[in-house]
Amino acid sequence: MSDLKLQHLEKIYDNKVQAVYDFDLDVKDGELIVLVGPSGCGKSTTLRMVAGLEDISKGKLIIDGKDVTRMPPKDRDIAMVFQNYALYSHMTIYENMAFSLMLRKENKNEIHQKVLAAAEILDLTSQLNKKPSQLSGGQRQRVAMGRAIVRRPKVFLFDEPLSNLDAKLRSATRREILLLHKRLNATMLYVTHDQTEALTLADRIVCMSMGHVQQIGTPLELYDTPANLFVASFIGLPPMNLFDVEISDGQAINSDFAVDLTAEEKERLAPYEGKVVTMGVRPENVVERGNITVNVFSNENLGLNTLVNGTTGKHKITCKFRGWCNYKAGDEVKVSFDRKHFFDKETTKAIR
Ligand SMILES: Nc1ncnc2c1ncn2[C@@H]1O[C@H](COP(=O)(O)OP(=O)(O)OP(=O)(O)O)[C@@H](O)[C@H]1O
Repeated sequence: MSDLKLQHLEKIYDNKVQAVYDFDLDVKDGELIVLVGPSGCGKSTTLRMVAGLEDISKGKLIIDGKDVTRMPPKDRDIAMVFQNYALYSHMTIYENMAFSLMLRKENKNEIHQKVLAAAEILDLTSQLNKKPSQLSGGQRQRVAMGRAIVRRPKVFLFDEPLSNLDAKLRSATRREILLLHKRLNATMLYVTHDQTEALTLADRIVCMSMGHVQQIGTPLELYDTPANLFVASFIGLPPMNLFDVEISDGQAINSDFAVDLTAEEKERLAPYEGKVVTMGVRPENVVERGNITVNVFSNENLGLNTLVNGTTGKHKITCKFRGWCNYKAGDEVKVSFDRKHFFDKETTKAIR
């Protein structure tokens, strides 16, 4: 267990592509940090810099108070779990898990104990004599985690470990990773492009776009108080509805509706009087009563909720209503918004 400091890390590849800008983060001992963002945002590059698989162009990496910026991967005391498992097909599960310890020439008896302990944690005890090809995708992913656990590293790194699993197995394995994290109390950095994984796993999320950190915070902070339009649109599913509105006399107005601002919103938006801002409303904050007319074009029952897609005049809107609804294309439903977010149109930053 240990703490990890990424101090102003930057990555400029040989072809002059700058993949990461000023990544600054203190990971606490035992914390699970999820780096999330769309493809190409620089999350894998950041993880690979921590692993030592990419050189760090600028900045410092500190593990347990020690500067490891220029240290080779093997000396960093870090274990990485990849999305393609990277298991040795000719070895048994036991051998796969024992391999790195054998390379380190550890005592055979100790290796045996460590492998058995990891197999127990991961429910792999009965699989130890099998080859990887005889295991399911989920079990192979657990072996990959087992290989990391036996090394008892200071930091665990996960690079999209669930992306090769089907949806059901993905959520089961996600729960296993959470349990594992609690059980080992290990410091973990986890990369994914999937916002659901980030929200459900992380102690804190780092949301990235185009090499820049957009926001660092707890899942609730990113969901409830997104720092800018990018985070607001990326976190939350279905994504937030966005409307251009003019702030005028205590209301947010566009060609299709006028919504009253709360006293707090009026005060916060006072500097924007007469100006156009972006208003964000999460589908779950659209409620089934009010004076805004939605013309329905689809109704999707999810069990606990219903997704209703439609238009308000020329604006598209997605609503997530509680319970089971039976709207049909062409129906009208009256709605209002019980929570709104506002963003500056120029800077895209949240108006706080
Ligand atoms: N070896 C490389 N040489 C040059 N450019 C690279 C290299 N690896 C990545 N890049 C570029 O750096 C940027 C960030 O890539 P990176 O793989 O870190 O993003 P990512 O968020 O992890 O995306 P993905 O989820 O698709 O892997 C991209 O523009 C990518 O094209």
